[in-house]
Amino acid sequence: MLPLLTAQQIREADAYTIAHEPISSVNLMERASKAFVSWFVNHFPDKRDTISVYCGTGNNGGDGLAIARLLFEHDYRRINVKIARYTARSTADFDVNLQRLQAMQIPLIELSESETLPQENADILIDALLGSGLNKPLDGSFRALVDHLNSLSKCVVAVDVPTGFYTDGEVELEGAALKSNLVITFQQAKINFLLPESGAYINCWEAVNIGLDTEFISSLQSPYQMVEDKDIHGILKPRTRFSHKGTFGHSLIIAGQAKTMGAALLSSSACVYAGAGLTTACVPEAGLTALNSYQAEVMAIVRNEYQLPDLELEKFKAIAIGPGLGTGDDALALLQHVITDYQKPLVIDADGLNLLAGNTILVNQLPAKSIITPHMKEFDRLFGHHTSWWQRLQTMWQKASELNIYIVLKNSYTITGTPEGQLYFNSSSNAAMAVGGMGDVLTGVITALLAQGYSPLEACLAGVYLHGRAGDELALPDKLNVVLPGQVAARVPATMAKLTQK
Ligand SMILES: NC(=O)C1=CN([C@@H]2O[C@H](COP(=O)(O)OP(=O)(O)OC[C@H]3O[C@@H](n4cnc5c(N)ncnc54)[C@H](O)[C@@H]3O)[C@@H](O)[C@H]2O)[C@@H](O)CC1
Ligand SMILES: Nc1ncnc2c1ncn2[C@@H]1O[C@H](COP(=O)(O)OP(=O)(O)O)[C@@H](O)[C@H]1O
Ligand SMILES: [K+]
Repeated sequence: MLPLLTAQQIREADAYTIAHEPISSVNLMERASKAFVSWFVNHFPDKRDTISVYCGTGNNGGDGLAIARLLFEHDYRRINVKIARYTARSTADFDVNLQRLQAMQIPLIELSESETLPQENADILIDALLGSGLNKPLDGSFRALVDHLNSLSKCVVAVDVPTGFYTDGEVELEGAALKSNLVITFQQAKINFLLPESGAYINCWEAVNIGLDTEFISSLQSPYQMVEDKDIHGILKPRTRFSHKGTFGHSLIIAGQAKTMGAALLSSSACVYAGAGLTTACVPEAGLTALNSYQAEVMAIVRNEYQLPDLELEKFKAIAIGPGLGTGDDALALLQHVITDYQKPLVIDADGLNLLAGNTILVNQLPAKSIITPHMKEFDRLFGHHTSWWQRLQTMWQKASELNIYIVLKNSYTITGTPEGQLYFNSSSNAAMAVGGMGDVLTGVITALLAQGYSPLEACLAGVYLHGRAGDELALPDKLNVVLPGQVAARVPATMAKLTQK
């Protein structure tokens, strides 16, 4: 797991590393700048590009000055520096780097508050105006400069953080920030890079290691963690030689209506592919032929709207309810039945969540450690309207603990909130997966993992990662625009194989 830090904690980690490695702060700045430059030269190898480095007078600006010097030494000779001298204050490391830069043949101009902004002819702008030290929304000269640079639509590469962008806490919707094509960020992703509001300012980001003290970072016990490939390697176990279908559990998927049978097919099929020993789907009569022809391995319990089916709940190792189920009285009666009578954690998705919305009594009865898998709209229907993703994180943190459940909030970086107060960000998946039915597949995968005896937390983390990674393996090599949920389900066994090999 990679702990994700707030700006304040990053400052603490910087200070701790400086004191205990030990390393001087100006040398840490040099190391950070070298890490930036190593990445930059690999991705912008054309040394004929003209580059303007915009620097503030804090440490982000200090990085910018060091980066300009290092790029010049790497033979990027068409480089110039513009210092936004909008305050009389500057940091000591900025001053040292300014002196070092002045010894070189790099054109440098200083912009003052009153001056009109200079013409900009460069191909690439490096943004080192403000970084993680942002402490108020941009206004005055910084705002004017950022608005001006945004209007040029140049290729912008931000140092650590785009100027004006908050790394944690609420992102100001009205606020301005310098839109970047790429952010080369120090040590680790900043929390807000992983929330959808960052999409307006950050096209992509890359974290470069600057050697901050990792033991100290772990000791901060951040509730925000990024799940990595190796974590899932640690969770998923290979199948043993004498295992049989009974070893891998029997799961039940309660889903589908005549017009939304696809959801039942996708979730139960994904459950089979993700390794449940047996899978039964509880579907309406109208869906039986479709089920039998789509996935021969799935058994059926047929239900009708007028009476509860005899589900024999206790015989199932894992149960999911909701995909395509509808929100009629019959669906509500089924949901009430499983919530009241099943003693183990349930997986609840889609219409299961829509039925829970507004039904506080039922929500409070959810079996301990159940897993709910809302997308943003389902989340808001359940827990109230939110105006930002940061607010959703806080609600998730509170509700997961209050209800003693796992909340899997689906998105580009799907977040799993736990009753113990952790928020885990997933690192796999891609935009080709943004297509209806993809969430149904995730439900099937998580249910299969529960059936195989993984704990609810393991099922959430491994299920979400596996699902996203299968989508990545299908889409990324050929840069596919779309992958279909059924293809992702069918890919899961191959992805699982990779993640279980040592
Ligand atoms: N030793 C360290 O602490 C290291 C810091 N590094 C760099 O240092 C950056 C942080 O540097 P600083 O803490 O000096 O802060 P910044 O350089 O981000 O900002 C400079 C100063 O601008 C002022 N400011 C904040 N918001 C403003 C606004 N809206 N309008 C006008 N002024 C504003 C603040 O007083 C702030 O201290 C990181 O993003 C990173 O680039 C790296 O060099 C790695 C090592
Ligand atoms: N832009 C994206 N990047 C990465 N993953 C995505 C993206 N869009 C959607 N997904 C994934 O696809 C799934 C969509 O789930 P959901 O919205 O419930 O779909 P449905 O209800 O149609 O089945 C989630 O697992 C989500 O993480
Ligand atoms: K910056």
